Amino acid sequence: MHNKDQICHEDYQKTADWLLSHTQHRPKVAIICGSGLGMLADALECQDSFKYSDIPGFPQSTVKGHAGRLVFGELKGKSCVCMQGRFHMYEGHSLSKVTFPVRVFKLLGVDTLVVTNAAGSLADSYNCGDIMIIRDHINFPGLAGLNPLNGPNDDMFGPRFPPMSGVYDKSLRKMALDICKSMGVSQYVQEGVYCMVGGPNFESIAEARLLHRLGVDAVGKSLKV
Ligand SMILES: O=P(O)(O)O[C@@H]1C[C@H](O)[C@@H](CO)O1
Ligand code: HPA
Repeated sequence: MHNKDQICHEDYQKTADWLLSHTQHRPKVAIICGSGLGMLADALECQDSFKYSDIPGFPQSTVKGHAGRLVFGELKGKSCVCMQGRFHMYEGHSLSKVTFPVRVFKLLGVDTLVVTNAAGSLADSYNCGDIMIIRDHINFPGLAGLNPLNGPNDDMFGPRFPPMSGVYDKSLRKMALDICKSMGVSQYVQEGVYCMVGGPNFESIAEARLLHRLGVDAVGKSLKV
């Protein structure tokens, strides 16, 4: 059965094929630039960029400050693709729309995904402006059954029951920390547990206290995996 929100394999493939026919780049790395990191995409060299509204099948960004552009290019000589703006559940997108680009990236040949977003810190030891590398997450909507993987499983993208232990690759996290050390900015870098909530409202004081007691270090409205 197909409901109106269900996206089938051909839909992802159509978008991937369109992109592959409009750029020579063949990135292995995708970066989702959250609020404040959009300028990273501007720094790519040899750019091919596409407005989301010009890409067949792509959702549209409605958040202020999100350019709504997919940028292919080279960062330090490595081919990558950057989303300048992501999709959030609170914009009214179905979760399969929110995660649509990630599956398209997989079909482009991407095997490493870097996700970033603005979040609120709950950990006592964090300072405003710190960067947190995600070690693990609590997907609150997911725990309540709101999950982009609901519905028929597409085995091409992964198993029906994917494990969530180890989704934040240890070697990539170490690499990020090592680079921060070598840049002399490690005092601003933390590693912790991210919690995704639905929003769009910020958390009440009681909710923030609850999340803190559950071991959440940072909370935001951006879906990770
Ligand atoms: O995914 P981004 O970084 O754009 O998420 C922002 C930060 C909050 O979670 C929400 C509202 O500020 O969008
Ligand atoms: O969801 C959030 N909660 C608190 N602070 C935030 N800053 C960005 N997103 C959030």
